Order: sequence, then structure tokens, then C-alpha cells
Amino acid sequence: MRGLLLYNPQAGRNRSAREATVQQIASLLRGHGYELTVTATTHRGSAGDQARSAIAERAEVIFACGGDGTVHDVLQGIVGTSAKLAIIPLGSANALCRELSIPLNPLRAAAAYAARRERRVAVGQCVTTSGERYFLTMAGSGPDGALMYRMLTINRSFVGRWAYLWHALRLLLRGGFRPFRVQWKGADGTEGTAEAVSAMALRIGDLGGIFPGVARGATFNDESMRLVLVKAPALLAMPLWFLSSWLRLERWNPLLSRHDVVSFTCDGAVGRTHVQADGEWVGCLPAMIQLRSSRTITLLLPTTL
Ligand SMILES: Nc1ncnc2c1ncn2[C@@H]1O[C@H](COP(=O)(O)OP(=O)(O)OP(=O)(O)O)[C@@H](O)[C@H]1O
Repeated sequence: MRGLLLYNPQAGRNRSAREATVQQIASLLRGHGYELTVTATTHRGSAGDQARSAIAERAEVIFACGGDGTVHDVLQGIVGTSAKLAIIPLGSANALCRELSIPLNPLRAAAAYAARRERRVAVGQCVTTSGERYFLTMAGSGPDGALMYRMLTINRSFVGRWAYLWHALRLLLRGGFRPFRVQWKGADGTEGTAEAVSAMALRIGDLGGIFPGVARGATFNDESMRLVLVKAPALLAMPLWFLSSWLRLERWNPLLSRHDVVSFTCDGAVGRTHVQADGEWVGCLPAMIQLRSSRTITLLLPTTL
């Protein structure tokens, strides 16, 4: 199978050994019969165009080697084509790999691709002031979007998972998270409206990293996303969300509501409210976020799993 192995030199840790690791991954995959070209991403978001060009040159599979952000970037170039998406974890959280049970050790993951299976999955779509983006794991607006906007200006080489917590706390303490209107369509056909300071749609049950439990209950399927709405005030409600999730008491949290939805819109924000998808900043409100069950991609997964 002809393909492109795209790796993000800025993802995850152990970057000094990145070149050597990538060469080992490529040689394992070539040993399994993949005819691969190896290329580094050049900047944030470049992987989409790089994947698109490779597909135009008849690549049948794109191996995204990085974290969830790299997978997100590659996804933008794959949607609407027949090329398959394969993932080798080289990021920090690697939430999608956890969800798909792809080994978190990159060499073990490459070895596991000796035998493969395909899985078609619907993509999520997020339309904001900055245009349209596809996502696989999550999308949301409010403090999570603001945090990802903030991280754009931070040198990721020095960013560890605790840096996210530090910047999240600073953003919360600075305040300014105003409620916006959320309107959703449930998976069962019902509709609803609410005011929230945070609206996050989750497609996977474990985001990894420092906020265990916030995604509990979400499953990676083609029918619905788990929408978590957090009521004002953000300074109280956001920490309470993380605490109640950690303690498995979220159902008793009066500032939280959860809905299984196929789509939702967020608008009516005072000032700029940021939006993230797959942990990447994608724009500002107003936003429309939906699961496109008719728009699918093919994931290439190791079969031994
Ligand atoms: N060549 C590059 N230079 C700088 N940034 C890049 C480059 N290629 C990709 N990026 C960006 O690096 C960011 C981090 O990538 P990624 O999410 O894959 O790693 P991570 O944050 O370590 O992992 P995870 O998201 O799983 O925690 C993304 O925003 C991505 O767009």
C-alpha cells in the first residue's frame, strides 16, 4: 500500500530522538509492505495540505505521527478522499489512540500495523468565524477554546501537561467568560436551548492528561456526541466540573448538564468567545458543530487489537 508518513517534529516529548524514532517506525512499516515516503510537517496546520498533495500523487494511506493535533491537521486533507488515515502516537495525550486501543508506544504501534483492519467513521464538523474544520475527538467553545487560543502563542517546546493547567487557572482567574446561547438537536430528535459558559461536545470517553473523567460517558460512534454544558459563573463552575468528574459525582453537580446530541449551535456571546476542535483553536463564535454521519473517513487500524 502506497503512503505518506507525516510526522510532527514539535509533538510530544523525546524530540531529540525524534528523527531516529521516525526512521525506526518507517522501517517497521516498510517491513510490513507499506511503500512509504517520510516527511516532517513544516508548521501548525501544514499536514492537511501535505496529505492532500500526497493523495493527489496517489498515496492510499497517510500515517499521522504525532498527537491529536497532528491527526486533526491530517484529517483536514483526508476528508472527501478515498485515502485512509493511520495513526502512530508521538504526542502528549494521544487521546484518539487510547480510544482506538492503538499501542501508546510508537514502535509497538508500528509493529502492530503488520496486520490491519479498516473502520469507517463519521467526522464531526465545526463551522466558526474562521471557516470549516473537521474533527474526530471533541469540539467546544468557552474556556477550552480560550485555552487553545492562548496556547497558540506559547512555545510548545516548553509546554508540559501541567502548563495547560497553569494557563487554564490564569484564564479562569482573569475572568471574562460570559454566558452564550446553546441550541442543540438530540440524538433522539428532541431539541433544547440553554445558556452556558462552556459547551463541549465529546466523542471519546478518555481525554487523557490532567482532567480525568470529564469525558466519561462519551463513546466514539457515528450517531451522537456527548454535549456537556457548564452554567455561569465560570470561576466556580469549571473547577466544580473537574472536581465532580474526578469524584464521579457529576450527576449531582447542579451547574452541569449533559445531552447526547447530533448537532448544536453557540451564539449570542458578548465579546470574543473561542472555539476548539480536537484541542486546536479553530475560530470564534458564532459556531455550528455537528456530527456528519454521511461524511466518513476510513481509519486503518492494527487488527491484533
Ligand atoms: N512543524 C511544526 N512546527 C510547529 N508546530 C507544528 C508543526 N506541525 C504541527 N504542529 C502543531 O503542533 C501542535 C501540537 O501537535 P500535537 O497535538 O500533534 O502534539 P501534542 O500536543 O504533543 O499531542 P496531544 O495533542 O496528543 O497532546 C499542533 O497545533 C500542530 O498543528
